[in-house]
Amino acid sequence: MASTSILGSTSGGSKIRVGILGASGYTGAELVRMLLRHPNVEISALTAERQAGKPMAEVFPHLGGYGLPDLVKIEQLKWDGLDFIFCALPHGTTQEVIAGLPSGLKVVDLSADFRLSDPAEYAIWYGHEHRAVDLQKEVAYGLTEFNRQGVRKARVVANPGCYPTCSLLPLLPLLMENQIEPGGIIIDAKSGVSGAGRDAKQANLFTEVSEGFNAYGVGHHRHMPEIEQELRLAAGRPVTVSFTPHLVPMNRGMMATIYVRMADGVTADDLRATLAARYADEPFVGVTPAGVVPATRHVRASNHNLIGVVADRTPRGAIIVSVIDNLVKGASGQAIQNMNVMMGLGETTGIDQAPLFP
Ligand SMILES: NC(=O)C1=CN([C@@H]2O[C@H](COP(=O)(O)OP(=O)(O)OC[C@H]3O[C@@H](n4cnc5c(N)ncnc54)[C@H](OP(=O)(O)O)[C@@H]3O)[C@@H](O)[C@H]2O)C=CC1
Ligand SMILES: CC(=O)N[C@@H](CCC(=O)OP(=O)(O)O)C(=O)O
Repeated sequence: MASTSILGSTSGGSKIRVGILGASGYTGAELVRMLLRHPNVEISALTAERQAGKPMAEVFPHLGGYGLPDLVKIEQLKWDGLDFIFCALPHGTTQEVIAGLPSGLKVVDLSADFRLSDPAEYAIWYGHEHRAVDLQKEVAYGLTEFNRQGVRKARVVANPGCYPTCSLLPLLPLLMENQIEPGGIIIDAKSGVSGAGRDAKQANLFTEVSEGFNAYGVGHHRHMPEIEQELRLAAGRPVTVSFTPHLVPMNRGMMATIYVRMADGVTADDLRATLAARYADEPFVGVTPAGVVPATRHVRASNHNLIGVVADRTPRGAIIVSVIDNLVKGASGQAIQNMNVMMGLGETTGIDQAPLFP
């Protein structure tokens, strides 16, 4: 059915009819914001749990006036009216929902439910047995730049976590080219508070977050095994990382400061050259010139990852600084990038906006 919006008339036509599960959350809202500009997509259904029954304009006033469907419960959806699903639900709730979808529907899952390929490892880090083990076997890990073929063929894609995206994009090419040692990698990461979702939690209150800076999940954050899983595949041997996330009093943005040991005879300039060559044809990953260190404001509201490399004073040491917007390349932007690949569209369609600066 056609509807009128700020962007004009939207009609079914040959557009991909998209449903967003969890549209009352931060990544769901970011999906809506970005998909409103996507020429091949019609936003056909939006779900919520506690906010179900409300219009989007009430839950997110900035998204009012676009003729969006009201928020409904997942159980109210009519699946045959949809071609593609973005699942932006909390991890743990997602696996059964996706396992219950009609078998023809393609899905990008933004949660952590299908990222770890080994269900035993999932159970260790997420505290319960995986509830869709058979489906897990056919899911592709959606770090697009490293798994285009897998994503293209997959029905279900597990979108990587924000910290893994920010860490893996700089590390994978360097490990694959044997330019850094697989041992002793330290990832010191920081996230804006939107990374924790919109749900009300004491730890995310203004009074708890503002005018301060804290580490969390120290020594046991669940993104560690996800990062190690992908590094192990690249290195062809086990890789153990030291990973510490921090919460920074800003809304969006993520930085990983990564300390590596270079292989014999390799310099920081070599690392930069390797990354620049690997990403020369990639629209969303850039390497800053020598002497320029990227900041979160250089990628804000964009699907870009920027990487800087600096020589360290320690023997064979180098420091890599990687930045993304946690809600975009770390979640909704990368999810749309994966949808574009899965649906045979141009990979940058609808997500090629330059960063918002300042
Ligand atoms: N925020 C980020 O930067 C990133 C998040 N992710 C992952 O993406 C997913 C969504 O994150 P985010 O948007 O931040 O989370 P939010 O907490 O902001 O939103 C969660 C959404 O899921 C809905 N929901 C909650 N419980 C249920 C349930 N039992 N059944 C159905 N729907 C439910 C909520 O509805 P309602 O509010 O109406 O109850 C809401 O729409 C999570 O798995 C998260 O880990 C991944 C990368 C980055
Ligand atoms: C600031 C903050 O709390 N961040 C979240 C990561 C969000 C995310 O991307 O992770 P998942 O998709 O794996 O849930 C955390 O540390 O758990």
